[in-house]
Amino acid sequence: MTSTIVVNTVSKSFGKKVVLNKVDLNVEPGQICGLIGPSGSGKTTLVKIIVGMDLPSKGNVHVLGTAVPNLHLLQKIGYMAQADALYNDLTGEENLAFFATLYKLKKDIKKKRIEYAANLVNLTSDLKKKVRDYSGGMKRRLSLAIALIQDPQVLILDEPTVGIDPELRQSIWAELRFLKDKGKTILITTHVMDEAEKCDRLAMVRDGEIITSGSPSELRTKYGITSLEEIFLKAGGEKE
Ligand SMILES: Nc1ncnc2c1ncn2[C@@H]1O[C@H](COP(=O)(O)OP(=O)(O)OP(=O)(O)O)[C@@H](O)[C@H]1O
Repeated sequence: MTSTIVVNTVSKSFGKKVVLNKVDLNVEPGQICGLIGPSGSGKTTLVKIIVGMDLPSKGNVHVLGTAVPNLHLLQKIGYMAQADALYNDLTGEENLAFFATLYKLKKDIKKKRIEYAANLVNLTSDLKKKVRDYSGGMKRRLSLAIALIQDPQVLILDEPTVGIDPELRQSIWAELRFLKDKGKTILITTHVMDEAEKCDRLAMVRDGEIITSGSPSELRTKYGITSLEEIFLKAGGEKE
């Protein structure tokens, strides 16, 4: 089986600062993989390199068997960045339509995908409002809807549920599991341990390195601890 995402000994430095150090990561088709780690550990940098928005200093990345960066791949990857990249002067619906057009969706499919994505993030009744009048959480939700608009095979979501209330967070996770069951591959970054619990596989990141990885239950067996937070601390301690 070919992995959907293959990160091969990727290192990244900004000037003298080493932000990623020889990172290897494979994400299999139909898997939800969580990148978990504290602020500044390198998660966003890794995700940007996987999407092709940034280049590694060393190493390489393949997504769906294609070397990154590649323009055609972008059609197959839904990416939700940490900072919202939205058009404030357009309505939510116009933002969704803009991205649907970029992905060259046909008119009838475009309409259906806008309805689906807006409904998923509970923005249907706010679609006619200008984004400048959206709250922070609404902007996050719209960004998530945009990441899903072209029905991509791979979803890469950088802290998608920050600022989203618990109820909607639950329904977003239910949908991510549904998408996974349909064979989509999902890479998600999070600080939140109860979200880590919902991933099939976790890669714990600290100081630019993956300190341990495995399914939540594999990690529990390996470290003999129930709490993922404590496993993180123990794995980090063993590294030193
Ligand atoms: N363009 C850049 N130039 C210089 N340093 C950078 C740049 N981008 C990121 N860094 C540094 O790289 C380190 C890792 O940042 P990154 O955003 O990848 O962490 P993160 O784990 O995603 O954190 P958070 O959870 O807060 O988003 C940080 O120390 C950050 O300051």
